[in-house]
Amino acid sequence: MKTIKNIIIGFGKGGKTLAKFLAQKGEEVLVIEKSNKMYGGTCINIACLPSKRLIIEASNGVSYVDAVSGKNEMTAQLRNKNYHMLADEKTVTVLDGEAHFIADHEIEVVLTNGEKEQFKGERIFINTGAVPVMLPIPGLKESKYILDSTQAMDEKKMPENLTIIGAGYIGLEFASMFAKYGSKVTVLDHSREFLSREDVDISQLVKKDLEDVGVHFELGADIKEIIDEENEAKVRYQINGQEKEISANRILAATGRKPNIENLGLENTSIEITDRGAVKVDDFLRTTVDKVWAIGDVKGGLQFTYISLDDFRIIKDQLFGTGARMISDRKVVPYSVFISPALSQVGLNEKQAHNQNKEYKLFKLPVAAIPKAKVAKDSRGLFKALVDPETEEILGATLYGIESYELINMISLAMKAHLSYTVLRDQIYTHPTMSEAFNDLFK
Ligand SMILES: Cc1cc2nc3c(=O)[nH]c(=O)nc-3n(C[C@H](O)[C@H](O)[C@H](O)COP(=O)(O)OP(=O)(O)OC[C@H]3O[C@@H](n4cnc5c(N)ncnc54)[C@H](O)[C@@H]3O)c2cc1C
Ligand SMILES: NC(=O)c1ccc[n+]([C@@H]2O[C@H](COP(=O)([O-])OP(=O)(O)OC[C@H]3O[C@@H](n4cnc5c(N)ncnc54)[C@H](O)[C@@H]3O)[C@@H](O)[C@H]2O)c1
Repeated sequence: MKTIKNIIIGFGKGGKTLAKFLAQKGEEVLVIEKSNKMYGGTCINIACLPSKRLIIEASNGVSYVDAVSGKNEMTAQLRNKNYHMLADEKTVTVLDGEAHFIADHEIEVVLTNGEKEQFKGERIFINTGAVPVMLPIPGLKESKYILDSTQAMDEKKMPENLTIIGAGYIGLEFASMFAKYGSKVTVLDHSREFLSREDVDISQLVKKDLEDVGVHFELGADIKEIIDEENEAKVRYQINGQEKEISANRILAATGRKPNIENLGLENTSIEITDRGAVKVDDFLRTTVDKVWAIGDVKGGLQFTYISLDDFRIIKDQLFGTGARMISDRKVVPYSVFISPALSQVGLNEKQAHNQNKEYKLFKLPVAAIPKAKVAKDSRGLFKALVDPETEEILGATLYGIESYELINMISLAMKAHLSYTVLRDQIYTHPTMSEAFNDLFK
């Protein structure tokens, strides 16, 4: 059995960045990827980038079919670039096959041609991502009308009548997008409260804006059954004890993604898993086996590409730096939901501040008051920020409005640098831009 210095299982964000870095240090790396359609990982092939391309094209008035074809060209280019980024390195081998552990530091790879190869890894990094949760609703798995997010971005025809199960990130982004392409969209969620983490003024605005573009919500829905018929499926559900039914020619299952540990052979090792089915890691991403780490979605917790990238920074610091960097350093992690307009958040909102009995000064600005929003002909939304009355530091912000996915990073930086909110208030910004809204938001 050949011994390799570094084995990375899965071509994910953190893993590929680590592979490149190790190669630049002259180290031997074996990257194993089970699908030649996934070089570069989930984000560039089937998630962030293709979905955002389709979202932007919907706003540009491009048809769904043309947008899918342009998206496929983009992902093919990115895949090729990602493959060569690693495969062209002298010390890196990219192996096409599915890896599983046969012992703590030994893995077997089932190659695409069915042959098997075994390797011993001095260091092993698990970066196998996450897979969609398919709920045990009778008829769901069997239904020929069911799509996951990957399939929903590859349909040959725009779904005329789309039912989405789940009003989370994927559910809302796809609802907003498909409504723009012209689909009739209904979203079912078992939670009674829409966007329950957000402040009510924000969640109500978001819901109304989605309803205004034709998205229909059924909240508090207990889905009982999916029944396939000749040209459509019937989704049977209950709300407040009342039986309901909806027909759809496509159903998108968007009820979360779970760490991808299936078929990884962890039972052949001392690598432990958490109650929630993730690879168990400590604050330094170390699994319960020495010199085996887990990176990205497979380790549980927040599922974002930028978290997987930050996981790389933790590993890099351990291998070549001080070793001080850890997960618990991440105090300020922003997120954006790419609906139209975008919803972005960082730190505390009012709801969370109340729950923590935290005192705060509230700043609010309707997006309609921002000149750039008028210029861009989209004045929907509301900006909110919470400030610590004693330290003047920003405790958090919720920005619902166009370009908020850019603005939130500025707030995040100010929080991380412990700046007073007055710095953002008194900054000279270019005009007309959305960022100049901070002059007024923090007044
Ligand atoms: C539709 C959608 C939209 C999203 N949008 C965003 C967004 O806008 N912004 C954002 O930050 N995040 C977004 N996410 C989340 C983001 O895509 C993930 O958090 C991120 O891609 C996880 O990366 P990773 O490093 O964990 O691994 P991944 O990129 O998931 O890579 C795992 C790789 O491992 C391979 N693999 C799995 N098992 C094996 C095995 N046994 N052997 C060999 N190879 C294996 C897989 O084929 C895959 O290529 C989105 C997700 C989805 C589904
Ligand atoms: N913009 C982004 O950063 C972005 C975009 C898309 C996805 N993602 C990542 O992908 C992950 C997965 O996204 P997701 O939308 O699948 O998960 P999610 O956790 O965001 O949302 C799942 C939704 O499904 C609902 N649900 C669960 N069980 C249900 C049931 N039995 N019946 C009806 N509804 C039910 C939940 O109430 C929730 O609203 C996210 O956690 C996110 O980290 C990020």
